[in-house]
Amino acid sequence: MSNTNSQNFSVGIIMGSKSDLPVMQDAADILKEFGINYEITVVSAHRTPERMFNYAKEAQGRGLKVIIAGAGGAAHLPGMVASITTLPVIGVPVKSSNSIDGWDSILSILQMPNGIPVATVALNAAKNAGLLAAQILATADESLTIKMQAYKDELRKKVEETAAEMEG
Ligand SMILES: Nc1c(C(=O)O)ncn1[C@@H]1O[C@H](COP(=O)(O)O)[C@@H](O)[C@H]1O
Repeated sequence: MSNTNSQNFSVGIIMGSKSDLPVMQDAADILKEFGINYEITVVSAHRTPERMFNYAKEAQGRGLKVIIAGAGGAAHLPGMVASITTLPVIGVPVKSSNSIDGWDSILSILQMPNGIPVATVALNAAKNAGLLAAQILATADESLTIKMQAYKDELRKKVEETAAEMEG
């Protein structure tokens, strides 16, 4: 996992454990596809509370614009990070090995109290978290908006081609 401080990153991808990486890698991959700089590392509210606090406190000052936080089980990481920073936090519920079918993680991330929102994506949907982060960045970046439109056009074309094939 890379976490170089010498470079300027727009998106911070964090996860509660390295065991979440197979899921969270999808966020990194889609950001890479859009040419967006990201950092990726492990931060746990439960196991490394001070590291979590420092990460959230320093994120904006280090130039991050969006944080993607994934965790499984009692997934307090996204909400706790959101409580400390004013950056938008996108939460990825991860279906970890001992989870209650992922519902524990989904509800922990989704059911935030008023005032501290976490933009929660579907279970294991780190790719969508990456896309949402890209869309947030695109609001202030015209070239990224153009890339985002091209991505959507491509999705639409694929469905239209499939529909045409099915219809004969
Ligand atoms: N939910 C959290 C937090 C947290 O929210 O701070 N820290 C670790 N975890 C989660 O515990 C699960 C099992 O972790 P291990 O595989 O390391 O035992 C992972 O899905 C992780 O995100």
